Amino acid sequence: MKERNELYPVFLKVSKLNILVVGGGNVGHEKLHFLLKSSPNANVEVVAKWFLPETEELALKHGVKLTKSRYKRKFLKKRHVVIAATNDAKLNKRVHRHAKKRYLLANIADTPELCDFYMGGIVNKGHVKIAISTNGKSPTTAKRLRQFFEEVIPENVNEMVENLNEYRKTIKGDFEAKVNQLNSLTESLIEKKEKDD
Ligand SMILES: C[C@@]1(CC(=O)O)C2=NC(=C\c3[nH]c(c(CCC(=O)O)c3CC(=O)O)Cc3[nH]c(c(CC(=O)O)c3CCC(=O)O)/C=C3\N/C(=C\2)[C@@H](CCC(=O)O)[C@]3(C)CC(=O)O)/[C@H]1CCC(=O)O
Ligand SMILES: NC(=O)c1ccc[n+]([C@@H]2O[C@H](COP(=O)([O-])OP(=O)(O)OC[C@H]3O[C@@H](n4cnc5c(N)ncnc54)[C@H](O)[C@@H]3O)[C@@H](O)[C@H]2O)c1
Repeated sequence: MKERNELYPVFLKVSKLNILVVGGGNVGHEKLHFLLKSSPNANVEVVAKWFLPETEELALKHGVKLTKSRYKRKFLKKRHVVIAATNDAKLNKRVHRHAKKRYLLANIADTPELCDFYMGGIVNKGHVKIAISTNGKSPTTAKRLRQFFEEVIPENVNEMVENLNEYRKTIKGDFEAKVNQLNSLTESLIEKKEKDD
């Protein structure tokens, strides 16, 4: 059988999780930038020997703590997630090893085989969020798809979500009746329905 993407996407409430990023150079900055673009209130700290000026600026804007230090194992204390993005491959592996001992979720940037999860391309329109992964095969494709969907998904998709949210609060009856009403109201949005799911 052809290989397929078996990753399971979840939408993390990163303002409730403690995230550590190790490394504040180009890659560390990019990971932090996309994390905060999607989740401006993410609870994140970055530890690195030095930081790019743009990382300092971004951190200030989002209240992200920057700790200028060499990585030490103790930085993993009380974290849920760690993202390692230093230019020292051995160190990135060490961070991974330490994370595994503590059962932390780890993303070793640019090193798919050491990742428990991948960062994805993310499209955001109000309440609607779409995450894209190419199974780690082509981040460039994930980026281009993100840009494509940002273009084609109408801005007013959020209005629909908000209107339906208001409407669903007003529906009386049991769960089945609710589902039926919401489904019939939105049926016209898809031209062809192969089967209900
Ligand atoms: C989506 C995005 C999210 C983010 O970063 O938050 C993301 N990479 C992005 C961009 C990007 N990264 C790279 C390029 C250069 C061109 C290229 O290689 O294609 C570009 C494009 C560019 O910058 O234009 C370099 C690169 N990245 C990885 C490797 C290693 C390898 O492939 O082996 C190398 C080669 C390093 C080297 O050459 O040494 C690995 C990973 N990068 C992932 C995510 C995960 C898989 C996601 C998926 O399943 O698709 C994964 C597996 C792990 C991870 O890092 O989480 C973000 C786009 C955000 C956006 O724009 O929306
Ligand atoms: N820059 C890119 O776009 C790019 C593209 C592909 C692959 N890579 C690879 O990704 C890795 C990271 O690249 P980069 O451009 O972000 O590197 P970089 O040199 O810009 O940044 C490295 C960061 O790691 C930190 N660091 C190094 N040793 C540390 C330690 N002991 N404790 C704490 N922090 C430490 C530095 O302080 C710095 O913040 C490299 O291995 C590089 O080859 C980079």
